[in-house]
Amino acid sequence: MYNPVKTIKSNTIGTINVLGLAKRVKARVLFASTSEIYGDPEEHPQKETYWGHVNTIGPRACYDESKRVAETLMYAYSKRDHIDVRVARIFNTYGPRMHMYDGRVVSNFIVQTLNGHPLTVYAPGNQTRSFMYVSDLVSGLMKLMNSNYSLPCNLGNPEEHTILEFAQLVQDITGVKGKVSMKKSQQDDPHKRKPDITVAKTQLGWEPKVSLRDGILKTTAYFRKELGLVDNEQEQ
Ligand SMILES: O=c1ccn([C@@H]2O[C@H](COP(=O)(O)OP(=O)(O)O[C@H]3OC[C@@H](O)[C@H](O)[C@H]3O)[C@@H](O)[C@H]2O)c(=O)[nH]1
Repeated sequence: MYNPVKTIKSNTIGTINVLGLAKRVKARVLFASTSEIYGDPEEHPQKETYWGHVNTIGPRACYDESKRVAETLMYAYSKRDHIDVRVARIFNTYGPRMHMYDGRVVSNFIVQTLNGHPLTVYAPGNQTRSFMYVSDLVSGLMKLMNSNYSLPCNLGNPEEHTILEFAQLVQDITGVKGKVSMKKSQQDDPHKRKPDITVAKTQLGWEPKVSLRDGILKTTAYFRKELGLVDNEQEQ
């Protein structure tokens, strides 16, 4: 995390400010929570009823714990001040307009591939993630906001891949063959992650529609443009 204290302040003080405003204007509040609240999960796939497994003093704690307390704030205000709340637990999401250098695996692998650089895989490489395309997330958030469901709801794509598989997939989809450079493992990196989306399916009638292949193709096209790898003729 670039600035752990600012991360904690935004998630806690920011949430308190929004809830205070919502109380005054009687607004419904949507909180963008995260799969990170499950930490390095011991239950797989993760259901909303799972309480999580987070190291309170590790390098990810500023994010995980402040998102957890923000969820607590949502339900405390809801109970005390009758604020109407919605809590989406968002799993790894990607798509056009994500920041090229935000350090996440999807942007890193695509940009590294397009630049002809080795793909940096953090050891061991068999850790898993489940990637959701941004338009699926948007439709899920809209359905949640328009529903009567006020408990936490997972939004994610249950298609799960190891990071090494994902590196291969990016190369297959982009048609650019690169090398993998194995880097040291990251402390407290969750070993596996996959959402159980039964609640979203039954309560919202929602499930993801965009395949990983189509999503990565669209995201790659975006990054090609951003990197100036598309000439004007191709663009038209
Ligand atoms: O260059 C890289 C980047 C990442 N990785 C690995 O790829 C996996 C995914 O890493 P990312 O940084 O993209 O995403 P993470 O799953 O760690 O966290 C993410 O998930 C939930 C959201 O709420 C967070 O905002 C987001 O950062 C990790 O195992 C990481 O170690 C690499 O192997 N190489």
